[in-house]
Amino acid sequence: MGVKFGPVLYIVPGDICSSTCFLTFPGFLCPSISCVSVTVTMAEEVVLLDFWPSMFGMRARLALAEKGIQYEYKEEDLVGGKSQLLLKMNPVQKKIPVLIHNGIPVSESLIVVQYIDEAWSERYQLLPSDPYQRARARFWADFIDKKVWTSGHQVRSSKGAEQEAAKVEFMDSLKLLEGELGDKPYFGGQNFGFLDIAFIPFYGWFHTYETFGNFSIEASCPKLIAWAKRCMERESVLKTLPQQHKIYDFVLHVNKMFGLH
Ligand SMILES: N[C@@H](CCC(=O)N[C@@H](CS)C(=O)NCC(=O)O)C(=O)O
Repeated sequence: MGVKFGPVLYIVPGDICSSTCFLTFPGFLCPSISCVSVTVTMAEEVVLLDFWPSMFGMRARLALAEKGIQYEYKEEDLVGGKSQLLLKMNPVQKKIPVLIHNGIPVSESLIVVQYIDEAWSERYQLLPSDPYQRARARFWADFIDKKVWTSGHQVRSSKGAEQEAAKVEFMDSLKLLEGELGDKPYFGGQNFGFLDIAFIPFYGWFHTYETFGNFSIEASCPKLIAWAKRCMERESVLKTLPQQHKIYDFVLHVNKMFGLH
C-alpha cells in the first residue's frame, strides 16, 4: 500500500508509492528505499448538516451514534433560509442531511447511512453481510421512503376523502412492514441494523400522524410498536429521537406560519 487517507495517513516509501504520493501531495516524492515508514495522525473531520425534526437527518445521526463517530452537528434553518454551506455541499437537491467527511459531501439519507457503514467498516456493522439480506434491507428502506413517507405526509397535510385514502395506504404500508419484521426483535434480525435505522425515525412522527388522522397505529400494528419501544431502549435511539409531542408542536407551528390547517 502506498497512501491511505483516513484517521491515519500512512506514507510507506519503497513500493509503488512515488507516483501515488506525487498525485496526492504535489511536490512530495518518496525515496525509493523499502525500510522507511512515516505515520502521520490526521484528525477525521466529520460534519453533519441537519434539521432536528427530520426523519432523514435522524438516520444519519443514528448511524453515526451506532458507530461511535464524533462529529460536528450543524443545524440548518430550512424554514428561515438555507446556509451557503448547504447550497454548496448539496447543490443538486439543496436538502439535508449532508454528511461532510474530510471535506467531501455525501447526500441522501440512505446513501449516507451506507456510506458511514462502509467508511467505518471496522466498527459495528449496519448492513447485513449476506448479499440477499442486504438487497432485502435496501428494498424495504426504499419502500419506506416511497410509501410510508408519502402517505404519512398526506395524512397530516390533507383532509376529507384524500386523507382517508392516505390513512388506508399508510396503515397498509405499516402492516406490510410489520410482516417483514415477523417475530424478529429487529428488522436486522437479532441486531439493530440498517433497516431499523431507516424506519425508527418515523416513530418520532407517529403521534403527529395519529393526531392529524385520528387513528391508532398500535391498535392495528402492535408488534411494530413493540419493536419501536425495543429500539427506544437503545442509547443511540433514545438520544437521537426528539419527543413525539415536540415534533407535533413543530408541525402545528409550521402549519400556522404557512396558514395551513
Ligand atoms: N430523500 C432525501 C429526503 C431529504 C429531505 O427531504 N430533506 C428535507 C428535510 S426533511 C429538506 O432538506 N427539505 C428542504 C427542501 O425541500 O428544500 C433523503 O433521504 O435524504
